[in-house]
Amino acid sequence: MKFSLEARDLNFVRGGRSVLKGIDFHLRGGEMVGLLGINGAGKSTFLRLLLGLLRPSSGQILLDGVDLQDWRRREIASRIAYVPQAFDVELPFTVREMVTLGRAPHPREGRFSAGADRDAVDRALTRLALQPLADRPCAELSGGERQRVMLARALAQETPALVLDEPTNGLDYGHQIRLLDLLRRLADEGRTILLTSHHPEELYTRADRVAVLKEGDILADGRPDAIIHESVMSALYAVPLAQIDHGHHRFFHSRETSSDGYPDA
Ligand SMILES: Nc1ncnc2c1ncn2[C@@H]1O[C@H](COP(=O)(O)OP(=O)(O)OP(=O)(O)O)[C@@H](O)[C@H]1O
Repeated sequence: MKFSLEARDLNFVRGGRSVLKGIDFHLRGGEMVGLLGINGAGKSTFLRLLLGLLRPSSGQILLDGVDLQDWRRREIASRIAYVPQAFDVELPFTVREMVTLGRAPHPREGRFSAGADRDAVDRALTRLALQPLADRPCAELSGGERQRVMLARALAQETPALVLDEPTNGLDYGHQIRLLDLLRRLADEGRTILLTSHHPEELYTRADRVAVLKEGDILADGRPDAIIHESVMSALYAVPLAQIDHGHHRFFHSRETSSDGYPDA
């Protein structure tokens, strides 16, 4: 699916502090890109800028080659689905109704839940194993179940691109693996995926590219085996890490065994 999202010399200042400094980044159609960075690095801010939910202080964002500011909100939503970090607003909807909201950007005749909308919602519910919960009120779901509902809503949007902020957060281990494999499959089918993560290992086997956000800029951007490497990860997280390669996987462990890793008080 044709898609392109590009940041050019992107700067963002908040509360007098420069959060993002001159970012150049290009997300191309059909690739799955992981974004790593420590807490507070600016990952969520960067995603919100890419979605047009925040305005850059300077610089440009181009969606399919056209400045994002020239796109209407609904048009952006028909190109990019967004799954924000932890969504805990108490909305009085059932799971099916919540997922159906993903159809909102699509022009239709008549009301929600007609034909194509209903099929898209059913497909999304099935892909996230939510059919058994379809008629339950969202307010009564666990944190991980809600996260899956938000993912299903984004899938039902049937956009060429998905932008996800720590999508595996709060999911049990089985759902983490199923979700990441699903994202990989979607990329193989031609969708474009950008996700933030605090788990380099989960990106190593699945992402086509990994970018590292540090001190407001993209510190590194490249193939997973070059970026998810003990030298880059030790510098990024400021802990001495050793890597273990096993089959197609790569794992990390701390080189220090006796310290809790925080400076002494
Ligand atoms: N509403 C706000 N007002 C002022 N500063 C903010 C606001 N939200 C975030 N920040 C600051 O902007 C910086 C970037 O925050 P952001 O949430 O983008 O980081 P992040 O990389 O997504 O972090 P995490 O991994 O913890 O989710 C942080 O220093 C944060 O304190």
